[in-house]
Amino acid sequence: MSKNALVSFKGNKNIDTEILLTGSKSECNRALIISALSKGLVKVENLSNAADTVTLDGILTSLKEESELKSQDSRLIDVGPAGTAMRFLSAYLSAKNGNFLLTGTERMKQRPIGILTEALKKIGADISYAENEGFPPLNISGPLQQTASKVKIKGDVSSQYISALLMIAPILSQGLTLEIEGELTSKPYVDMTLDMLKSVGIEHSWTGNSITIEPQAFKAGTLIVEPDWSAASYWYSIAALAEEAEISLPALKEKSLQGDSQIQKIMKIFGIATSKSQTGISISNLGISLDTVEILDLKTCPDLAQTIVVIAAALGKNMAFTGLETLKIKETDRIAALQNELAKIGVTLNEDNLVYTLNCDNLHFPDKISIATYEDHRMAMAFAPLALLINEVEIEEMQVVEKSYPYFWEDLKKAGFDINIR
Ligand SMILES: O=C(O)C1=C[C@@H](OP(=O)(O)O)[C@@H](O)[C@H](O)C1
Ligand SMILES: C=C(OP(=O)(O)O)C(=O)O
Repeated sequence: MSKNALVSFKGNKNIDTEILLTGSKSECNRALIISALSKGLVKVENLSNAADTVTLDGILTSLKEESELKSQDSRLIDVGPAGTAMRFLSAYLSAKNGNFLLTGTERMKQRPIGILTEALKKIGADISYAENEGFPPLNISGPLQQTASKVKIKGDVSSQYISALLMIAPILSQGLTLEIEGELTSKPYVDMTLDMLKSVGIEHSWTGNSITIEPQAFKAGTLIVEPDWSAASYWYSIAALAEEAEISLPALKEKSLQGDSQIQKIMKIFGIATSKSQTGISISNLGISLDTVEILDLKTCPDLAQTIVVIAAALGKNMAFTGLETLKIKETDRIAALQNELAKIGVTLNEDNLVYTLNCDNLHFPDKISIATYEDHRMAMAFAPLALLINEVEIEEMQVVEKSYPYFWEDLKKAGFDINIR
């Protein structure tokens, strides 16, 4: 049975807290695949408790155990709502010995994967669609016999397809060259993949739009996962909507593999300063804007979009955003979800020629509000901080946060929010 969280904040809106964030699910899910490809030579430390990571870890562990049993039957693998697990496993299982049916939630079956599947087929994978052309579930029979080492791939739909291919590249007999067509979306995630591979001995070259990885052996080592900057973004939001805020986020690094660390710069627009502390970073609300931007491009950090759009709306800033094209194919159509829920505080988000503009002229805060979350963790976490401005914010299906930040509600309580469960 799903439950709703009734979120409120009594008394002065002053936040003074320290929050230890869980590990980045993006780093974890790469580390797990790399460790499996290295056959255990590469170890992983500080694994996240994000459901997407727990799921992938469980799948890889059971595959390791089963390979010892040498099962020939098709093995059903269910990634649930985890996009990275679906994309990374499509490539990983293609290279592995065995027959697999790779599936996920109903929403996962609507998230496109054809670009990755076709690239895998081109290099020799035996992979087909079990239901609808271009979408999960997938039938995969490995190991692939490599037929090509160069493949063209569209870069503007999801960077996860590219990361998935780059991670298996070193174990392919001929290596791999990816020629990226169109503008590369979510580029920092490709950089993260290449940086993590490099730290365990895998070299690459990236010239123009071509990335090449030759066949190479993994070096023994340990990948230590950093706390999650996407999760940190909700604390920036809380700081921005509070009257006063001093929030300490230990172990977080200013310079990070995670592109979402750019929240540090973006939040200057809303008066939030970031400083390095002895243990990590510290954020505070200075009450005055430190930067002005009228159009913000979020192509390199799509997971920050909901957080930033909701903050701007709540602060009544008629800002515009670009780079939001991929939001429609994530956990839900995040544009439609934002439009529906922002309407509840009188704000519209309108698109014209791929520019999305907020109109906050009718912004108002009702006494109570109920936010639908559309099976999307980021809808819950982006809207919950509105409890600093609205007497009671009901977040429907509160368990959605598990996907990336399972202790979100406990952390809100620690910071002084009241959370009642209905
Ligand atoms: O590679 C990754 O870990 C991710 C890449 C991004 O997806 P797209 O490349 O599809 O934008 C991001 O939205 C997702 O949450 C995690
Ligand atoms: C888009 C996301 O995840 P994924 O694509 O891995 O499901 C996300 O965490 O916001």
